[in-house]
Amino acid sequence: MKWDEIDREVRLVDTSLRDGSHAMAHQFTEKNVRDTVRALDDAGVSLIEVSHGDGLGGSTFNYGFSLVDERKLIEAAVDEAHRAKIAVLLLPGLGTVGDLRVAADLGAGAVRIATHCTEADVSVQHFGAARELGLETVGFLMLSHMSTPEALAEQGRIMVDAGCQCVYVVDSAGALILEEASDRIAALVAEFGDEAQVGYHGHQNLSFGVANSVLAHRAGARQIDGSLVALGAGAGNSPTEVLAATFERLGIRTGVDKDVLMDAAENVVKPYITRLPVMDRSSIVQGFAGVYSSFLLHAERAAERYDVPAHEILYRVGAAKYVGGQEDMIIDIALQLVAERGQG
Ligand SMILES: CC[C@H](O)CC(=O)C(=O)O
Ligand SMILES: [Mn+2]
Repeated sequence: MKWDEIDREVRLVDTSLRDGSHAMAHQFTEKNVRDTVRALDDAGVSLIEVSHGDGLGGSTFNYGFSLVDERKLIEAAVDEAHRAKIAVLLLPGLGTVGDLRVAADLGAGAVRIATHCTEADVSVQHFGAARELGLETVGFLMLSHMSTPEALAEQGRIMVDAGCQCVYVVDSAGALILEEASDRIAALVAEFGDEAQVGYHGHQNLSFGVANSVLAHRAGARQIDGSLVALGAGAGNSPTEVLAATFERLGIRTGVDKDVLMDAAENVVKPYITRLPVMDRSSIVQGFAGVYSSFLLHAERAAERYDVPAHEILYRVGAAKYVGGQEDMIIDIALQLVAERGQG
């Protein structure tokens, strides 16, 4: 039976090997990838995302260099996955159509194209190219808390018209609380009808990842992201193993085996995690102030280098409403804090 024909009411998508790249400071080894993909594949997860945390081409000075070239990691993931499809992430401008072609040649079967929630138009040519390459297409509207449900639906429409098959409400900051998430999902579902699916990607900064995912499903989301052991940016993503157990308790079919996932979390992923995602002061501030989760390690490094508190940096990043790509402004804010201390 093909995965697309599986009897399920919601599809769990695992992003441990992409969003988790932020938490691992992009230091995944080929063995980490092979072991994790094998375990997720055994558990019945049908879509597994593998890329640098910031997507194809993300290994740079600004975002952080990967230990292993992501092309090698994608190739290894494709080799291990017997049933699952491997997805890659692409941020237009950082990743290119050329990168997408390379990923497709390596065997990736899906691409998730991510833009800031008000900038969907920059994804149009990438969706077109992806469909020509025969890839499954997903759109990510990042930092969705910064937009209204209606405005998000308009942006999602741009993606769908360009060839996107599922648009995600991406709570990059872990800032959405309950109906704030499900109202956004409902607006997209109403806009697309049967034309495209809607997905939800949560972060745990305020601890709402799983609860929001349940409400998202009730509002019509049919794809939900998670990471094993929550391995992801900020306080991490909704843990895939908890999503599987929760949906099973609610009698909602996912087609995945929660016990195999729990085993993978305990025995495959937890042993290699260098820094467990936690709801500590900095990540809670990210959720509260609406800060991109992947800024956490950048803020911690700036805090150490300039001897200023990371959470103070993050409060200011939130107030300034910085978005993905503005990582360098974290240094600027740390320097402002140092200057203000000098004046005090
Ligand atoms: C840099 C891409 C980003 O990490 C995508 C994502 O997972 C999010 O915005 O939460
Ligand atoms: Mn994320």
